[in-house]
Amino acid sequence: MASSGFSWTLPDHPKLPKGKTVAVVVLDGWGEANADKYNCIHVAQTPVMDSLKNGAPERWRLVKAHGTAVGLPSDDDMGNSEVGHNALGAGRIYAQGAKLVDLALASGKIYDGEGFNYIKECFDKGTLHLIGLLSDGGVHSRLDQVQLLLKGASERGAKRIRVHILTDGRDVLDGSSVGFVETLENDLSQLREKGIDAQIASGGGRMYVTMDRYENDWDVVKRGWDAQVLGEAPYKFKNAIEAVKTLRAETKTNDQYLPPFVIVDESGKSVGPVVDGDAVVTFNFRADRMVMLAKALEYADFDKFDRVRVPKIRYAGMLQYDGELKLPSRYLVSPPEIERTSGEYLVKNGVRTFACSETVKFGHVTFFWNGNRSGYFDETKEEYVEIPSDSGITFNVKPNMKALEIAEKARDAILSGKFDQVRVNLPNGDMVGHTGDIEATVVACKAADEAVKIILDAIEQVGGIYLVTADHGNAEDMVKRNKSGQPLLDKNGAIQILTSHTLQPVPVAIGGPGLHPGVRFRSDIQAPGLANVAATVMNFHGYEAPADYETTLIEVVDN
Ligand SMILES: O=C(O)[C@@H](CO)OP(=O)(O)O
Ligand SMILES: [Mn+2]
Ligand SMILES: [Mn+2]
Repeated sequence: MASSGFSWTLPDHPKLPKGKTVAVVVLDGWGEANADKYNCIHVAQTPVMDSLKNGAPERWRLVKAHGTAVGLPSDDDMGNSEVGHNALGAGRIYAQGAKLVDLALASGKIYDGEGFNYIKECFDKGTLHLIGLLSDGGVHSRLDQVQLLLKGASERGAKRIRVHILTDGRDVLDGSSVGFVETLENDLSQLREKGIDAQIASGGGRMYVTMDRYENDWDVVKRGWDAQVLGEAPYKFKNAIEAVKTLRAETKTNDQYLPPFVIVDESGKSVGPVVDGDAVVTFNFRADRMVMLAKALEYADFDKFDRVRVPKIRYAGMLQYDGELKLPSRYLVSPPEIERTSGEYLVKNGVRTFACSETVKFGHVTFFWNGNRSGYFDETKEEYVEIPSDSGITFNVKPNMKALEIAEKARDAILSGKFDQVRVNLPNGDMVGHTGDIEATVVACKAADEAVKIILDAIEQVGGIYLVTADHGNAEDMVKRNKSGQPLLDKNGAIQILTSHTLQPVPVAIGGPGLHPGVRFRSDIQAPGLANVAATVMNFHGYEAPADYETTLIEVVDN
């Protein structure tokens, strides 16, 4: 910060000492909900997390993890990892990508910016390609934003538009892809009536095509590249509605895993490969699952897969996805400027930090935690360990994932005495919850609970402090419900499995032998959320949080 008088030095906490080892455990997708058979956390044996609950109200409480409490447009928006970890790490609530794009579209500012003017240069002679997740989930993208962008771009000169869709089924119900494609087709046909050559050109399921993250499996991105850029895919259809319906029925895959397809014309030729002189926009606002494609589209030097043909294009992201890498260099909307995160403050005050997860969540406790910034603040004081995730499987097949390995790494880091903060993300509840497999999710919750035990035992041994929390709900509710909370049935009388996150609050549990006996949760904070955690953790390290941070959850009473 340039303002005069700014200092990275944190004030000492008046009562809490420095030098304690603090474990910060984030259970991904672990919310609090009524106990019934669709609450996998309740069904699973989770003795450790259950015992922490006994600390309520002084050492266990709930905080908000969705909606405006984490910077999303409304309280109807479920939480997600990006906004959750941003809030946990930054200690403040930032208007997040979803909201910033809404504002830019509503004001029309999106069309005045550098990014739009850059791609607009291609409208005369080239094609505008839009690539992204097609749903109203609001986690990575939103269909209504795509609709507005299509309208806005066509009004501003785009004459030929191709949309490359990724079907969802993870943030929305499985099978809902058909309806989203119908809505989009309807808009495109209206554009065609106005003389604009607008079509869907390719597609595929988000988890199988394009939207990998943290470089877990480049084949996913390659499958997308082949369909979107080269116009090649194992399946060819005349239209996208038929494509999605047929592939769901015939390949027995769900929306998340649809194989890649291209739309072809009468002569069997793909209708929309990306060629020299075209413009490309990736319309997801969320970063993690667009970074890999952004690299493939933007980098001249690229060796992750054979791109075969690298068209000379003008590319812009909906947002800039990585502030440190400045990737992509052109974007339509500026991302939230998340600065002065707790990680940076603590490192600058000498707190040695260890962070660990497996690949699929590794960036959550590093990149998202640090305000969408990759890399270390100070290599001499930080160590980030990534445990390779299994790739090419759905995680209901191996619901234990790498929970044990993550916990053992954390345990070793705690016992080594080399670190003051040991931070992990345990992915199980979330990653397995997204598969919609209830039995496997129960196993996943148990595995996460066992991992927590290993970490808390290590904290016990070194006389440290723990804070266990979650980034949003998922595994605690696996069924779509009506307004009064009853499971919704489809026309065949079957329950509708909920693969998405939820609106539920998440627990925060604190304790450990190093925690001052007078520490307890305050009862005077109105509806605290994840952003209140950062100041709390700073307190455990013996510091007070900066004045503009959301307030700490704790107080220290003299006993
Ligand atoms: O898998 C993901 O990309 C999202 C859901 O869309 O989950 P999370 O926010 O937990 O990473
Ligand atoms: Mn998450
Ligand atoms: Mn998730």
